[in-house]
Amino acid sequence: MTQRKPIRVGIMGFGQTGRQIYQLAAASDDVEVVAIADIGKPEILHYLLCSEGSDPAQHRLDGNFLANDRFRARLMEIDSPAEMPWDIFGVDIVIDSTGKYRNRNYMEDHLGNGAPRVLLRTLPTDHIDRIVISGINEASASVSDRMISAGSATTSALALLLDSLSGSFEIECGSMTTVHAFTSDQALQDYAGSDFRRSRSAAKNIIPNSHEASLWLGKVLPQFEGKILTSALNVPVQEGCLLDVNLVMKDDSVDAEAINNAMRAAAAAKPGIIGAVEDPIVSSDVIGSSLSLLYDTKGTIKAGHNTIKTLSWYENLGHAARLLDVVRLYSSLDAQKEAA
Ligand SMILES: NC(=O)c1ccc[n+]([C@@H]2O[C@H](COP(=O)([O-])OP(=O)(O)OC[C@H]3O[C@@H](n4cnc5c(N)ncnc54)[C@H](O)[C@@H]3O)[C@@H](O)[C@H]2O)c1
Repeated sequence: MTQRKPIRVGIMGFGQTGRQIYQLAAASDDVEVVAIADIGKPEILHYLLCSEGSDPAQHRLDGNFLANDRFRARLMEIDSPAEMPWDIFGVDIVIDSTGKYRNRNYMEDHLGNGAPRVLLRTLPTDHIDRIVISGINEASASVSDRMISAGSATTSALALLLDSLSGSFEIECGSMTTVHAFTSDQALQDYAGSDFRRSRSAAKNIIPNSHEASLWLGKVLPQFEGKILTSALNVPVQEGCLLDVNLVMKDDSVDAEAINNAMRAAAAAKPGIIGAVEDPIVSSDVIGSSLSLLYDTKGTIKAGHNTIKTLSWYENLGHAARLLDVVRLYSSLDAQKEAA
């Protein structure tokens, strides 16, 4: 049998997510990062990469290339998809993890510059070919998809929870609040931005924020279209997020233990994506987890006749791992097409 060629990935935006993708690719045997576009200087990007992870010595800066024992990635100081010559690097797919270029026009710029596909690290702002949440709707992916989103870490966690429970129970409606680590678009000190509350210091406030998951959930789980409210509280924690979901169940007889058992079964059915924890953990305990949803069985409570409150944990690393799952999914669709 012929050995499959490694998947050649380009990354735009070498921030937390971009670096996590790079580290996961370096530890893999099937994905190579061949080009990286970022507004940061190569020395600084290399320095940030080395400040994370257990083996900084494996990452070398060779001129404008970031190198490890498996691949070399050309670092390009470029700030716009329209400027990045992906065709030179022969990429199979580009992951846009800037968080800046979320609409079709920018995605078309990536495609126009030679990226056969572009995968957004976050939710889009307009309609694209597909939103793929690993563990839920991989089967909907088509080899013809060009503009794809892997949702967001929060959207994935919520969708996985709802999908797992809706297999056993009827859910009328619900609400989600993510108690979220601060993100790099927040200011450490009070600093005038485009949003009132997000102009306040991330380091010392609980900051209420809207969350877009409700706008896109129906694309992945149509039965929940318009049924789940979503919001966020950004808190002064650097990593580790908590998904607090309240669900109104159709059936009054559902109790906390039945919910816990359904989530334990989901964890057994989707290892590596969903987990269930019985210990009384806190947010720092989830740092380093590459799961997309770690269900907290101690957090399940029933209120009144039919309201169930749940808690689940997740962190950004799980989302970086799911982005690579989606990269592999499309590579396997290409391989099937070639073999046909
Ligand atoms: N990490 C999270 O928990 C989280 C959660 C929700 C949303 N997000 C959003 O997702 C996006 C990516 O997340 P992240 O944590 O990796 O962010 P990050 O800020 O760590 O990384 C973004 C990277 O993109 C680069 N960049 C910014 N503008 C660019 C441009 N015009 N051209 C090229 N590169 C550019 C930055 O230099 C940085 O390296 C951000 O917008 C973030 O707000 C992140």
